[in-house]
Amino acid sequence: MRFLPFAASMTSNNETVSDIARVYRGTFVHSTQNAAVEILKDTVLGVDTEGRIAFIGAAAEVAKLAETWGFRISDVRHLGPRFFMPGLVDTHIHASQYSYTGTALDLPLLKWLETYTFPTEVNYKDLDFAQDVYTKVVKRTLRNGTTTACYFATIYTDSSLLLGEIADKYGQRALVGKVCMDANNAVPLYKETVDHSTKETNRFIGELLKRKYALVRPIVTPRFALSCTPPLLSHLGEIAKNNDLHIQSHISENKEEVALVKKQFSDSESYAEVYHKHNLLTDKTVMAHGCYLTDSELELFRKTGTAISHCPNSNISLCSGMLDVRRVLKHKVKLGLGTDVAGGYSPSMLDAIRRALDTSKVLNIQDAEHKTLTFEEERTGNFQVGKDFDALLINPLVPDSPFDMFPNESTKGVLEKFLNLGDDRNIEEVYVAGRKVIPFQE
Ligand SMILES: Nc1nc2[nH]cnc2c(=O)[nH]1
Ligand SMILES: [Zn+2]
Repeated sequence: MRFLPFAASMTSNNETVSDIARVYRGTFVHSTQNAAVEILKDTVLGVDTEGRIAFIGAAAEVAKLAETWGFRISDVRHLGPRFFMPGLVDTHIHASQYSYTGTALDLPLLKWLETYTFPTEVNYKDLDFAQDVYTKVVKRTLRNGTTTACYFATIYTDSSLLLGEIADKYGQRALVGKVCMDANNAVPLYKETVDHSTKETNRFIGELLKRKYALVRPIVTPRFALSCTPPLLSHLGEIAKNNDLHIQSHISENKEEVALVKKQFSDSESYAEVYHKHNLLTDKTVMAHGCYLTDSELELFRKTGTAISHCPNSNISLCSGMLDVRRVLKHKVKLGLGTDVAGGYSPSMLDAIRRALDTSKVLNIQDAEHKTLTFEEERTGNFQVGKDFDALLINPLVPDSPFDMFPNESTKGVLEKFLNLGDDRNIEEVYVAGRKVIPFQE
């Protein structure tokens, strides 16, 4: 239930304004169009009962804001040494691989899939097994500040629906994908027929939408070109188009994979073209990795509005490759970060931020012309009026903090320490659409 200490109020022209549920006063750090990092000191922010940001303004204006919005100044919560930052978005994570995260990092992609991944994903026919792992991954990622996750589940519809139910229960914003694959020579037990995959995808989408979860939506999920025949890719492109849905998959992660796609889809000009042919590159598509995309493929991504999920931990852990973020940005292709658990061994987006910077530095070591990324360029969301309040309350002074503070630290310095050295101990509270989801409300 939402906390509602303040009554609805009337503006001077007698319009009713939204009910304000909470007002905070202190430091807010976010990204804007003009600045990747903007630090707002002594600021007040109000969240309405719908979980949206109702207002944000200078603390000097608090009396006026209180009058306009009908809250008591004594009810304003002071943040002290803490600061709010926007919630973190994991644009690519395999919930079903969480059970072996932190292990099995000794093989390259294709061998890794057949040795560890497919045999594990078979277990998700069992709903009890799924319940345990999916609960743990949702709780672990929320604790680490992931307010939105773009999940791969498995080929099994019922346990994929269970993942949606668990994300909803704990209040995480999520896109959930029932994985589709009708080709798998390595583990033939773990694949579907085209018909079954198409029917089950429709059932998954219909059932998930019927449940009307506030923050959980289906996403069409062909695993990758090597797991899907052209007829299946074609059906999935159509399903996404007819239902106006998001799409996710993998592309150009590893050299062996790229060579095999070239061989198996010899009538396509490129890997990207394989997906494009089946209407799978859209402005609602997220493709993971993309380490080996050519300039013309990146151009196709830009034209279609397709985004890349950069998963640096996985790229290094599976010795796949290194994405050149500068090149992607030069092509004006949308880019987000992902953990790619369990190819990536950390479920924390703070790790993804660190590995992205490490990768950029390795590229600079190899070629001094490569300009490294900086933490200031790691854009997150922002606290704009009307947006859902997805936020992390960071306390740099928790007693067991993994980093130390010294006199006269600048806020920017504290943010940098948190991003480079902080962890879930510093993330005291997590909000999704205004609801406090950490600490768990069980
Ligand atoms: N990293 C990664 N790449 C893939 N390509 C196809 N499936 C997978 C997967 O599960 N993980
Ligand atoms: Zn992946």
